Amino acid sequence: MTYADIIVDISHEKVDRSFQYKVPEELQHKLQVGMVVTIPFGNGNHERKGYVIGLSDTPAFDTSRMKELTGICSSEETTEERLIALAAWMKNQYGSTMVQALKTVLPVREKVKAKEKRYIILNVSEEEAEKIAGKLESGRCKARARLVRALLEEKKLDYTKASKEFGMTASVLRPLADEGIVQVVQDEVYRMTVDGANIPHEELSILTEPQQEAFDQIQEEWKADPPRPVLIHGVTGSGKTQVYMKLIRQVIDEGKQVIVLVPEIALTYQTVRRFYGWFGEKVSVLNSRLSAGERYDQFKRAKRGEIQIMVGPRSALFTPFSNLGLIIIDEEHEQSYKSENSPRYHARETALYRAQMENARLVLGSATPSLEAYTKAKDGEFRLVKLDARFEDRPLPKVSVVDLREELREGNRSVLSRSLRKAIENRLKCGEQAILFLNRRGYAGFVSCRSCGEVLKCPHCDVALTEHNNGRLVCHYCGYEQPRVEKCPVCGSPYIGGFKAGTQQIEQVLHKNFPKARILRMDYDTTRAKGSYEKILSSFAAHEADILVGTQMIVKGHDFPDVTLVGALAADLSLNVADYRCAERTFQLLTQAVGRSGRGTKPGEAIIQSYHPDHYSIQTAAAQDYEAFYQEEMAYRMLMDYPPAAHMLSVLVSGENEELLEQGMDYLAKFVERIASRYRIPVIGPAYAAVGKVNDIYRKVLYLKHRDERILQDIKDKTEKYIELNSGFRRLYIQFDYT
Ligand SMILES: Nc1ncnc2c1ncn2[C@@H]1O[C@H](COP(=O)(O)OP(=O)(O)OP(=O)(O)O)[C@@H](O)[C@H]1O
Ligand SMILES: [Zn+2]
Ligand SMILES: [Zn+2]
Repeated sequence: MTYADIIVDISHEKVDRSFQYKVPEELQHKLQVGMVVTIPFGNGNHERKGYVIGLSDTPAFDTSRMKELTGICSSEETTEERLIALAAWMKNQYGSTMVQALKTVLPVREKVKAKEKRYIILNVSEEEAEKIAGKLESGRCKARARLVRALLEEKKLDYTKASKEFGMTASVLRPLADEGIVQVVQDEVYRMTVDGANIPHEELSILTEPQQEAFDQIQEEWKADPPRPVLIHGVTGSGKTQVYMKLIRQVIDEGKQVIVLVPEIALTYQTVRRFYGWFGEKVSVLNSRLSAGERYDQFKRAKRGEIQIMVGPRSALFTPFSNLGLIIIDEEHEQSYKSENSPRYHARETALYRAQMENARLVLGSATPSLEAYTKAKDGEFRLVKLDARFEDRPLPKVSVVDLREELREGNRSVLSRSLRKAIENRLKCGEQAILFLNRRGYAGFVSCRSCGEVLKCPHCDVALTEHNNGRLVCHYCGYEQPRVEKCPVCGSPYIGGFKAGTQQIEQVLHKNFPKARILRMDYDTTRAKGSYEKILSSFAAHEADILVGTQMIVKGHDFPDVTLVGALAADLSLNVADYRCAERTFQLLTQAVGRSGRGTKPGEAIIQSYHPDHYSIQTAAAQDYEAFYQEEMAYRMLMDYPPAAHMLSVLVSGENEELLEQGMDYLAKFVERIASRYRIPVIGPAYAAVGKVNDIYRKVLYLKHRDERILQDIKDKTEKYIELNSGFRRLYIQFDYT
């Protein structure tokens, strides 16, 4: 016997309310997840339509009281059915509940529109916040200190989550808010409203010869049956955007619809404007700051056929177009395409599945492709299309690498190396612009030597150890721990500790060195107010400043023709993150940063300051040689069985009660080990997770790596079932991550 879980109204807030029905004998072979069926509903047994969200062989309750569904509704698939099937795939692939998957995929109407999300943010600089947290701790204001610490970690805390997860109360928040240390905001920091009607129409540019060639190759691929996904590997400034636009035009002329995914940070006014300029009212733009209600409205417009192009981050992938022709993923290597919430889906993989299901085409583009995509391109699973030169054959910037250890030996303690200082001076003289980029990704926690650059690493895993509040150094991959060190194990220097220099400090140094220079700073602190992000970018574009200093947010996709110098300060900080992808991230960040230089008619230069000038990610980024980087990095992944050489499954368990968590994790680890041992796969951990040093929420994690995807999927499925059937896990939060 088969039983079907059915929801009656998918546009309702409460999609989690499902009802189980018996499936009549004659429908058992036809019925699939996603299908619309007719059911008798309620006391009057009125016939209603419902969506099948799950099928099983075991009844959830007494079958004598269970009704039977009456029929399958449509023979023709609807958009909803396909999206529900997509949700089912995501649930299986990534491990989550069906409700979580459905809520990710479907535009669920919010009941009360005013129920906007509230967030808590810091209102003081990080340096100050550090001091305040210290003071609060010594003054025994533990709860307040905890909140400040959490903000230092997360930047932006969901109000409800903060109350729920670590018991933040109004009496903890209020004094901090009154003193101006924190601030409560409605989430609309980046929200932009573009009135499409006021933007003048623009013609698409004529493609250059290499761009046309790339376009033709894609056309050729699209004639194949079925066409493979296309990866455009085009160097920075080669004009990938122009190629996308021509493809979009072609597909909408065929009467089909297009989804364009871009990283959130690239959704600037300029990008949005260009899309409206080219395609006018056919476009709608989503961003993650829209309320659920606003997103719902945009999806409704798409469903009604009022728009043909949806531009947006990750979630735009679920736009309910009825005749989807093309999905484009720009900057496909970006981390933001991976969801942090269950189901922890990757937009690239999910787009691939949706495209296959709906006979749509998929185009990925990047100057620094992800190892995943490039490997598929090499294997012939994707079609590789190259753009090897910049627009009009403009040269790529000339790059030099400065050894920071050498600078220190020569007595230069400044954050600016001598050659970078000279280069800035030159630019100021010529009236050209410079970008200084502080690579701070993941700087928190790891421990490095100021004299020689040595970073303390796990002896077993080749990832940096992270300093915990209790002073112990911990490996997040295997659980290895050791006490803090007083001296550098390599050079004996006592100057060993966490890295502190921030963008603000760099701005001050610049003011001191170049009193006449006009400087803009773009980082978390200066972009908090609504519209400030745009203001800084447009001011710099209008050449109202000479130097732009900032964090990663300044290196993504921007096109400033007058910039002829890019300086990467402390280029290798991201090499020390406790993550096997840190070399890839470093290479990508640096190559993208370097790529902002010399995009106009004047040739550009870039200077990379590093403690590891010989590291392959620095060397290959300096040479802007993707292929060389790929070879080195892939060899490492093969050696260590990291993705994409193998697949990786992690199980993250978190909870407020450490004892309970440890207990639960013990049971879980034993179970997973038992299953995994059948396949002779070792289980790594349990170890403390890299994320979440929020004091009262403990998080532990288990890892498994294997080359056969089916085996990991089997372990995941069995573990999910085990968790579901054991009520002991109900007080813990369990999340799967599959790569
Ligand atoms: N065919 C063209 N006609 C006119 N201008 C072009 C053409 N192709 C590229 N350009 C100009 O060259 C610059 C770089 O192009 P674009 O921003 O599309 O490059 P990209 O490949 O997306 O670069 P990145 O990966 O660095 O973001 C832009 O200023 C763009 O306007
Ligand atoms: Zn040292
Ligand atoms: Zn380790």
